[in-house]
Amino acid sequence: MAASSTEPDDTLDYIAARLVNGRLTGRPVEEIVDLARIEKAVREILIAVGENPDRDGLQQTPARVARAYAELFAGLRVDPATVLTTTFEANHEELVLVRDIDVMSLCEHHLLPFRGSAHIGYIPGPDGRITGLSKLARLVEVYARRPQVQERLTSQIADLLMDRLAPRGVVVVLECEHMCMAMRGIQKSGAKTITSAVRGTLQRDAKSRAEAMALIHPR
Ligand SMILES: Nc1nc2c(ncn2[C@@H]2O[C@H](COP(=O)(O)OP(=O)(O)OP(=O)(O)O)[C@@H](O)[C@H]2O)c(=O)[nH]1
Ligand SMILES: [Zn+2]
Repeated sequence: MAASSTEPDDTLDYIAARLVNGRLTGRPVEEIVDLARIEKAVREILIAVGENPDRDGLQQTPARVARAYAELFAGLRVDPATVLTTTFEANHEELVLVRDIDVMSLCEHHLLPFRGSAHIGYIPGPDGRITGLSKLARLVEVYARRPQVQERLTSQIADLLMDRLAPRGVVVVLECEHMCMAMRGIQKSGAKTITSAVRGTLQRDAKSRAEAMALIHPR
């Protein structure tokens, strides 16, 4: 049953967060993006490329694309800091690394997908404060569900972790394939772009950085 709009948790951020987690069922996406405006624009695009938007298979397409964009760009409506509100004392002062987090985003130049993996590591601060492992993956989701460039996506994750968790250091590595390089333009499929953002002690200390990189890419 759909929840009533008077529920206290029925805020824009809450709805967007549920979208980001891929669990939205029967919730109003109208508030995430301007669905009607996207529909109108997609209809225009279909006409402009020489299609007939009124033919059978395409009639619902503008509305479908609008709903898809609500999911793909839901991250624009989520404050990433809300992802890292739960932290724990663990007295762990060494590297914590989550590898191979699935990343799917849209490049802001062509609005075509790029996809690959994120590897996120941090060394907790002197207080040994850690966060839930899933929160690192949630952070990727919030920033990836926006028009992006891979470099910014990488550094935004690193900077937010430094800011909210106050760790000794952070390393974020992303490896992605960009459809704008595969399906069009230069048409080189399989090319991987690797970006990294290294902060704090992991930036200053070559030995710890090498250790983290060896765990990200074990040989
Ligand atoms: N640095 C960076 N570039 C990206 C990313 N995603 C797409 N691009 C690039 O953005 C560039 C846009 O270049 P433009 O010359 O303005 O656009 P274009 O004529 O479509 O470029 P081509 O792809 O070379 O045909 C292209 O070189 C893309 O490969 C990204 O995440 N980071
Ligand atoms: Zn692109």
